[in-house]
Amino acid sequence: MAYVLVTGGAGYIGSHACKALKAAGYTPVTFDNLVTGWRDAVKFGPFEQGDLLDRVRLDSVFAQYEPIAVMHFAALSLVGECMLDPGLYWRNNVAGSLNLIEAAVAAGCLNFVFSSTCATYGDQDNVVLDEDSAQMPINAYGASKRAIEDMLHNFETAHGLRHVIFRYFNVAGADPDGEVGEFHRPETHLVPLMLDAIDGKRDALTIFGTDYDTPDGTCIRDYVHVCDLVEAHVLGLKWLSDERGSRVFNLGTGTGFSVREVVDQSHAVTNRPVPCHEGPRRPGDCTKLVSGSTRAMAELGWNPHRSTMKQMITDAWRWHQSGHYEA
Ligand SMILES: NC(=O)c1ccc[n+]([C@@H]2O[C@H](COP(=O)([O-])OP(=O)(O)OC[C@H]3O[C@@H](n4cnc5c(N)ncnc54)[C@H](O)[C@@H]3O)[C@@H](O)[C@H]2O)c1
Ligand SMILES: O=c1ccn([C@@H]2O[C@H](COP(=O)(O)OP(=O)(O)O[C@H]3O[C@H](CO)[C@@H](O)[C@H](O)[C@H]3O)[C@@H](O)[C@H]2O)c(=O)[nH]1
Repeated sequence: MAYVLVTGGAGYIGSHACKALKAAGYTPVTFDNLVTGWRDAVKFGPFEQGDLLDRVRLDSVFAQYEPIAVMHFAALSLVGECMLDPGLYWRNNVAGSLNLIEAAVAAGCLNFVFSSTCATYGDQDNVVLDEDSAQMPINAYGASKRAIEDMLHNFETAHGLRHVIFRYFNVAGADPDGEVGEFHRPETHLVPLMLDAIDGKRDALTIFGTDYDTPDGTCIRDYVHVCDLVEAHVLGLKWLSDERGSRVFNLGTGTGFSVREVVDQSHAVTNRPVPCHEGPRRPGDCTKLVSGSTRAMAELGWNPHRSTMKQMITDAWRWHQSGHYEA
């Protein structure tokens, strides 16, 4: 059996990745400490509860399954939290990843797929962001991800660790079958907060800033459907098994949506009013973050066909209305 060790497999993106891996013929082994993940989201393969900081536990899981690859989603990723407690992010994300990478190398598991973020590019408003853009993170979360990218390069040089790094833009949507979905506690992301406001589970959405230098004054982001995102990871595994070398890919569609456009589309999809009011800018938000790269499409053959705003909101709304979801 071809096992893939999926750290963070009980989380939002990792649980969707497990479903995609199973569909592609792999057996995903979730390694997760449930700090922000959910036991119920582990549905597609074995669950091994454990912490990245526990090297002994990692070694025993590598020995038990002998995975052919690692997909590393486990991380803390709240920008507000990392501003208050950067040490938490350096310890959990960077020290945790070092343990994982050393355990993988020790076990001879030399194929590694890593979740990075466009937050590593930092505050480069209105710049075309491709994989060669300078990485200038403005917070400990982005800095922790850049450090892990550097670590992967060093371990390739020393130990032959082949890796694919994916820098995600904004991830949204849910499994169209409703088996898994987005379930962050606390929730900070635009789409689920807006759907909560629409069905009365939370107060009105606050639009963070209406005086940006954009056509309607609100921030612009590049949204990618979680199912398209995890398909890229399956293609990344194939890329590594075909021995095409280590590579970095942006995962975004290249199309930007303003906050107001997302609100309008949500109204259209749900046919309900979106309770919202205008508030001040949120510290740390960039004006516009849109991928300027087609590398994943050209080289991996990635086709993000679900990543229309209408489809992402339709799938997220279905998940919101399912019995699984409680705000
Ligand atoms: N959601 C987004 O829009 C987005 C954008 C860019 C990058 N990312 C990255 O994608 C990855 C997954 O994000 P998500 O939205 O699914 O987050 P999530 O919080 O839903 O999932 C993260 C999972 O990692 C687990 N985890 C955290 N620290 C751990 C540790 N020390 N040991 C074991 N398990 C641990 C958590 O319990 C959780 O299940 C993260 O690395 C994140 O930085 C997400
Ligand atoms: O209540 C809200 C929440 C968000 N927004 C706006 O909506 C946009 C998207 O915000 P959010 O969903 O919080 O995502 P980002 O802050 O863009 O960050 C996400 O996308 C990054 C990559 O771009 C990842 O690194 C982060 O982990 C992930 O949270 C931004 O302009 C926010 O200002 C609001 O107006 N009101």
